[in-house]
Amino acid sequence: MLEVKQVSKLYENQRGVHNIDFSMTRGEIVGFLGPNGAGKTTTMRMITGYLNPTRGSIAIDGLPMADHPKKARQKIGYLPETPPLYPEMSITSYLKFIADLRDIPVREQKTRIGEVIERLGLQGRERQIIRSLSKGYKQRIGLAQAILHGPDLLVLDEPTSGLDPKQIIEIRALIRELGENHTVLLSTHILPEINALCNRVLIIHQGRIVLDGQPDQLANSLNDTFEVSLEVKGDRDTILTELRGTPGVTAVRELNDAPESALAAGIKTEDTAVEAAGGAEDALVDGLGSDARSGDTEPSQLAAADSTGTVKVVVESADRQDIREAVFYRLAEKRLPILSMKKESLSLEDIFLKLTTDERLDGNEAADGGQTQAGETSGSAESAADRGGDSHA
Ligand SMILES: Nc1ncnc2c1ncn2[C@@H]1O[C@H](COP(=O)(O)OP(=O)(O)OP(=O)(O)O)[C@@H](O)[C@H]1O
Repeated sequence: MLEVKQVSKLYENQRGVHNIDFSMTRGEIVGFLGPNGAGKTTTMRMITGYLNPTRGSIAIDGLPMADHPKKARQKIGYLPETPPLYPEMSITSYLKFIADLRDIPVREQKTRIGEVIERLGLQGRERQIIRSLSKGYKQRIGLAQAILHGPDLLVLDEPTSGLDPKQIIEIRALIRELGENHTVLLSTHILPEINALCNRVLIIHQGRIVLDGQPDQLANSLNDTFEVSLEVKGDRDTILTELRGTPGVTAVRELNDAPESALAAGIKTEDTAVEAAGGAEDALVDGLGSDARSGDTEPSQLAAADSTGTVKVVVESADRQDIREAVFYRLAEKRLPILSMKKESLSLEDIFLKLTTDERLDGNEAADGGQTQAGETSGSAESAADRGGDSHA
């Protein structure tokens, strides 16, 4: 459906994106995730034909965008970050205007506009002036103009940005519905959006794709260790000694009951996940940026077994070796009952922070011609695009 091959965009002397390479098959809903200035909008504007790549090629359904921009764009519906609306128009007159722009035959326009209005829940407001509508409704009109010509691929740039929580839920539900018969690429920097909508995620950082995979499989690709959290009943020292002596175990960390400690150790257990909201991000950044996951916890940080005689620990192995059975038999042999055992994995938040706070990338960029740091020139973005005259619009 979409082939993006080795695409780079250089803005004057500054890199927008570098060697972006991915494809999408029909029916996928792909989340394009990245911090501000990572290159999401640049990539989407190239895919939709509004910006020419400096290098590389883009094809929609086998049609190269560079050779057949008009035909290729017929297959794409685009909702830019700011929907291209005319506030003085009514919904119907605006959609009629878009239908003309999209060369939809006049005899089909009424039916198509009616279908789209119904699909996006705009019935009863057809004659309302766009200016008088809420942001959520404006976003629906933005989606309506994107699907009016019946495209296969929808490209949505931060479709829920600036909406209130109720509107976010409504727009997500609409996107989910549209995903039933469209292929969708949507950019966001909101992590829950990926879990709520997408079956695949691309993470972009400093103009490069740093990860591509299914949200629930990403943890494995980033983490060589296998971690299991346990609650075991019995004498603390004996438990720790037995676990350290279990074949395959490379580290044992005792968990403090306080949520901050678990987070600082980079681990989110079921117990701590809910309470982790306040200050959790900072703790996660600290935890992921340090050696906290390597199992180097100081003895002084360790908590004693609680008053009921149970110990909570995280046990690690290398090379993703599954140590659950070995741990089970070892503790059973020593008559140390396991009250709970859970395989830990990195959350999408962990993965995102790990990838987008990776110092090594900055070094690569510097060696590779020096990319300007994200956000530094965002104020000049539009004017530079205009000056560059790249747009096919
Ligand atoms: N027209 C432009 N001229 C010069 N530099 C630009 C232009 N557009 C974007 N950039 C730069 O290219 C890089 C990628 O920007 P882009 O807008 O694509 O990122 P983004 O991931 O969409 O960010 P955001 O989430 O803030 O919208 C940034 O460093 C930005 O400053």
